[in-house]
Amino acid sequence: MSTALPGPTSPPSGHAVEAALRVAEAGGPLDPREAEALLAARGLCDGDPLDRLLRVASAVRDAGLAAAGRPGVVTYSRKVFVPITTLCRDRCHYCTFVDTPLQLARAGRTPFMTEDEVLALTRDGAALECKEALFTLGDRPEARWPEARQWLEAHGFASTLDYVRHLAVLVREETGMLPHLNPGVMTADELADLRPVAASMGMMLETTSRELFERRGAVHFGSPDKDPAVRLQVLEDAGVAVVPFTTGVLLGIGETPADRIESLLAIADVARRHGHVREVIVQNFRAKPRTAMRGEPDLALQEYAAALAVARLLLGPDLRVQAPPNLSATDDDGAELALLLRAGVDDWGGVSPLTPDHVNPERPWPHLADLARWSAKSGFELRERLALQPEHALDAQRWLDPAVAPAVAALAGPDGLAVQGRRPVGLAPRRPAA
Ligand SMILES: O=c1nc2n(C[C@H](O)[C@H](O)[C@H](O)CO)c3cc(O)ccc3cc-2c(=O)[nH]1
Ligand SMILES: C[C@H]1O[C@@H](n2cnc3c(N)ncnc32)[C@H](O)[C@@H]1O
Ligand code: MET
Ligand code: SF4
Repeated sequence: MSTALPGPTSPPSGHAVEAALRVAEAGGPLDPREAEALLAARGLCDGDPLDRLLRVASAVRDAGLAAAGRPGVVTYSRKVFVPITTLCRDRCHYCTFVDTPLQLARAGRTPFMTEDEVLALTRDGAALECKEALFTLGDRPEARWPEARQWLEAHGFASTLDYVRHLAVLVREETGMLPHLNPGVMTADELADLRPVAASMGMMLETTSRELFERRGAVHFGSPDKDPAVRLQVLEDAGVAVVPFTTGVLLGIGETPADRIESLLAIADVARRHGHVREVIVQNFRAKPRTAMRGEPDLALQEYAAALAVARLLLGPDLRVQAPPNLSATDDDGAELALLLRAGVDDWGGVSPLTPDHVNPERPWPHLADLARWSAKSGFELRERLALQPEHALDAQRWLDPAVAPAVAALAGPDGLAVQGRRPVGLAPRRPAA
């Protein structure tokens, strides 16, 4: 028989999209099938399915910002990117961040940034009013590379995370900047050890797809830290440890629409139970740079907008949905960013006036003046936030260790956002006792 029934990979029918849109427009909760149908919404003309979806997503976002006391505000964090090591035990196929010890040696680089390098970089950042030090690095390189083990041992550190801890203390004490730690998988013990030295931490869930981890040749095959069960456990442990936490999904790495929904629902669930996740990154991976296009945004962009809008609906009004502004085209005077705002985005994440995005080095940051202007064109005021969301900053008793709370308080305004223009300062040098 040749009558093919719609399989799990068939695109949803126009009817399914329409039915799901009606549920969304009525403010009803979406079941996973309906959410998946909405991922296929397309068309940006008035009344087209995607246009209708974006309207609902905008309304949910607007209600959340109003409830948070900052209607019409889109935030960013002024940061310095500190790539402590590009050695990693994993082999994610999309990653251009990693190096091998041989590549490092040929480039005359050490396996880890030295204390002096980290301090020079963060001092420059502090002088430019950057308030976040983003520590992003390869996962547990000592488990794979003798060069990493030897360097750590020679410098007196038990592990990469032990060195991260040391550097986070140094940076906070010397510059007053707030560490955000993004070192990959952490155990419950490691989370507890690192909590007193960080304003916040993060780790992208990426995807819940087991297939992408287990199938030979798939993007996460051979990357033990990308086992979805392990990553879900980190999100859970971070909640139990009361750590302000950033996570998110990476789109376009071979996951199915159903995987996208499952991943977003897993994040929504852990965030609801613990309250530690208040910002969710929806990051678009595109293997090939899009051909430059004027006018009508192309389908890949519409697919991304639909995913952002569905993320907004599944995560609800109280979480910030973050899209990195450097991963969209900005040659068209911010038209793509305007579309992301229509899709329910309310946070641009970290933006640096000093360092490149080492994960996406070919994508420069927009100038902050441009980002502010483009946001304003969509009716949004761009405001600087700290490395953690205002709700966490304002409830320091619960969310911050006493060792790091004063550094946050020194940079936060009464609304929990950053005091714009304030320069972080380190601790005064200790005076000898009289
Ligand atoms: O510049 C970047 N910042 C990244 N950030 C940092 C982000 O830009 C902000 O610093 C945080 O949102 C601060 O709250 C991440 C943070 C995480 O916790 C998890 C993943 C990322 C990913 C990136 C990234 O690819 N590039
Ligand atoms: C720091 C985070 O950046 C994301 N990441 C890693 N490589 C890429 C890439 N080429 N493009 C976009 N995002 C990427 C992953 O989600 C990782 O967890
Ligand atoms: C450069 S990737 C970001 C940190 C970590 N290696 C991870 O993949 O989660
Ligand atoms: S774990 Fe992070 S650094 Fe390592 S290969 Fe994967 S994305 Fe790159």
